Amino acid sequence: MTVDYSLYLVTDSTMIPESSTFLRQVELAIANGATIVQLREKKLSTLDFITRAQQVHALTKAKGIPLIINDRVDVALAIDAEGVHVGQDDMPAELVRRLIGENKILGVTCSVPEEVEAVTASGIADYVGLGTVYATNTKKDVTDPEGTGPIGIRKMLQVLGRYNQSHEKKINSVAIGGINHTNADKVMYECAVDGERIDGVAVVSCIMASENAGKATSDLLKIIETTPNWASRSCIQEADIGKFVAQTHPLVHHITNNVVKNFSANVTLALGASPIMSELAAEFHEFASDIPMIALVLNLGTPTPELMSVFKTAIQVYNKYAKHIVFDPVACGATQARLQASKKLLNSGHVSVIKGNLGEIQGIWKLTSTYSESSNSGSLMRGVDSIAKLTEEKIIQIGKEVSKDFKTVVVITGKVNYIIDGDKYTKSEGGSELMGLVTGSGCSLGSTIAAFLATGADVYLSAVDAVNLYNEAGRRAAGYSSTPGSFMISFVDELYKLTH
Ligand SMILES: Nc1ncnc2c1ncn2[C@@H]1O[C@H](COP(=O)(O)OP(=O)(O)OP(=O)(O)O)[C@@H](O)[C@H]1O
Ligand SMILES: Cc1ncsc1CCO
Repeated sequence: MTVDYSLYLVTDSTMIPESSTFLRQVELAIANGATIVQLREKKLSTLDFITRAQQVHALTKAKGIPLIINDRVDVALAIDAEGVHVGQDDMPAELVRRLIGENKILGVTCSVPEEVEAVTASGIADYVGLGTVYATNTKKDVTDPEGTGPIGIRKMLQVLGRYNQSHEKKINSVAIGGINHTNADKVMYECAVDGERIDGVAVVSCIMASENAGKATSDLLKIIETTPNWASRSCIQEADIGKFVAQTHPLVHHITNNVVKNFSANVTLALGASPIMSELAAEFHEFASDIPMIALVLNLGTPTPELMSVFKTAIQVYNKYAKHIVFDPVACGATQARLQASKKLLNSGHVSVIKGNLGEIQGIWKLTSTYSESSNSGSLMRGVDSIAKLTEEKIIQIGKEVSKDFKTVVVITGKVNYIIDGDKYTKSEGGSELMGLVTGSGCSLGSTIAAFLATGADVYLSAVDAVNLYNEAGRRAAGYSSTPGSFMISFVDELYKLTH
């Protein structure tokens, strides 16, 4: 039997709306596109479980889709179900396989790469359920209460991909945990690494608890086939994006650190764009939905617990309206707390550009599916300053891996800048050593990139042009101002002259 894992329904009899019944919900889901069903009952007696399994099996057989029984090998055998699914605390997969034979489907839940390693070492499972992606009420006994996020799923897919590339019979995968209509497209898109992607999503409450389970299922089927709006946007073609910024005055919304707010606002104005510094989550919807030319700078420079929640809302709102975000993970190579904060934010949505100095990008690299502890290359940062020392080849490799994993353009700043988009990259000379003596010169490069992106131009071209323009201003300013204070003023002047 060829199994279609794309819309995997896991049942739950504890959340059925009053207007329906358990069987009716399952029937509607099957009739409207569920491609595989897992019966998961944690409280039923053996007799009731078998009766229910027979009823559901009649429905799945009529549609020609497989029924998988959660945990209970005896129930699966008793009703001749198509397969069994086990978690890490259930009967070991090897024993299950011995009991159910070669022809049944065997699925195993994995939450960390080591568990996927174990499944691939034995090669006896047909699929793995990867999760929990996002925190959910339907499963609380999980390794990571906040969920693995797409970052954690990608780390597991990396292991699975290595197995699948060298074996004829592949092990399939579905992501599970907190997946619903609001995020299924994103999960399908983001849970992918080079050569390996999830085969489907497993859902529970968004169908089982729905007042209209049939529509919930058919809608979800459409959503998982959709590319998220921020990944499929079209671009304007502009020969000189800098000049276009000065003509069109896009808005750059900053949620940035307390040190650089004033400087970043002045840089943005010098370019001809408009800055607004706002941490008021209540107004983000109006910004992102009403203003056509807007982009967000999200800068981790002076984080607080309150600001983390504001950042998260901002990412979700800007993603919803497909508006660009430039993420600056300030000092994330310096402390674990900042790295974990970056992880949380990158798991909560998509950013178009990640911009940082080498220490910061090396920090983010530690979150990717490709990073392994053995490739660690020493200390990265002193406070907000990078002290990472790597060969150019290694810098570019790190940038490419971050870019591919997060599907973003990566900008690595320093004496030389690298703008990287997947396998392509541009190297761009820095402006002046004096830029290292102006606090926030990196942060305000983020503002410049955001101003360029807000025009609607291509992300990679915007980043390349913004970096080139910014450093050209630095070179020109250093031509007549040789100390940091006057240089800072001259630099803002030169940004103005280059764009007006
Ligand atoms: N030694 C240098 N020579 C030339 N240009 C430089 C030098 N150092 C930094 N720059 C330029 O300054 C800008 C900011 O880069 P940098 O790597 O200093 O950012 P950063 O560390 O994030 O700064 P901050 O934290 O102060 O915002 C870039 O355009 C970069 O090319
Ligand atoms: C100095 C400093 N500290 C936190 S953010 C910041 C500005 C430069 O990144």
